[in-house]
Amino acid sequence: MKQSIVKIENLSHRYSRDWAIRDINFEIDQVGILGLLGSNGAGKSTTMNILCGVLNQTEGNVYIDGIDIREQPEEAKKLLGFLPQNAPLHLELTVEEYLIYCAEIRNVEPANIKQAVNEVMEKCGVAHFANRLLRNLSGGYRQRVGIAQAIIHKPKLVVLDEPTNGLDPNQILEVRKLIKEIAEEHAVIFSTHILSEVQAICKDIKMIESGRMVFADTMDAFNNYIMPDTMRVVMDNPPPQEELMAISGITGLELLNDGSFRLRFTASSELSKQLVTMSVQRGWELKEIMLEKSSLDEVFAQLSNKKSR
Ligand SMILES: Nc1ncnc2c1ncn2[C@@H]1O[C@H](COP(=O)(O)OP(=O)(O)OP(=O)(O)O)[C@@H](O)[C@H]1O
Repeated sequence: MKQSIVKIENLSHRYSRDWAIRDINFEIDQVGILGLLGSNGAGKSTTMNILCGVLNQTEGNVYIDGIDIREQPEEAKKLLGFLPQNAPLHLELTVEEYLIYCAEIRNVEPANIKQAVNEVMEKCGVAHFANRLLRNLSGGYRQRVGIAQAIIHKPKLVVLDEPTNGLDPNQILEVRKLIKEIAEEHAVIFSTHILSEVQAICKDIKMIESGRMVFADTMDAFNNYIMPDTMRVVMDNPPPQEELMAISGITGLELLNDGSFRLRFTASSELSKQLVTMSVQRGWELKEIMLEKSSLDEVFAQLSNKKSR
């Protein structure tokens, strides 16, 4: 069996009196995206800063590809690239100058620096801005440069702390696409407080709340474990409620005041497609389908309830 790229054992940290994280354990595979989800202050940055050797843990162990980051920090750090929250970019440098500088501090062989910089600029879609000052880049492009510096030395593990924060919806889609491409060759840890971000791109999920791990499994398992999402449906000629309830995948139904229905459904069902087809076949005159996703607060409340039962 292949060794996991990250192994975290009983990790705990306190800055002063209170524990910021407590007894965190997980392992991750060599490629793919792991989502680290938690609300603000949950302990994500603390976990990632320790994982990347920026902060020394109070208790517990972190191994990067089998190397203990506290005992051999330099060796372990060669294997990882990190985009911290609010990454400190040197705004007075051009994209190319900045990436050359990053390659140098990452000990890329001098003879290979030019090629390494060109490769990451190409991969991250910033080659056409090679000579532009970082201060003159939009947020989305700065973030791409931040990701480029994180992979310049071809690390096995790439850690991205809230990489889509502050971006507009188009930039978010572009950065997500880039992260997916990077995850084909690297293990990626993607931290965010936005549930839909994790649902959009992650294979596995670890959810942290108040410093403790409250859920760890695949994204599919998570989607099945939490209360299924709901869908609001408007039809001009709706069928009797029993007919809707008989559709496989629908687990609950509520008639709303405006005459629309709220349907509760299992995460894996392709209900919207099915409803459109059935509406045409049976003359329900479907006018609107709107997905209603659970918020992070609701998910956390559901997880807490399930645990205390
Ligand atoms: N340098 C610090 N000194 C003291 N307490 C800190 C420090 N950094 C974080 N904390 C506290 O540790 C806890 C975890 O914070 P952390 O930044 O890890 O959470 P987070 O999930 O990354 O949140 P955010 O998304 O807001 O950054 C919080 O209660 C926070 O106030």
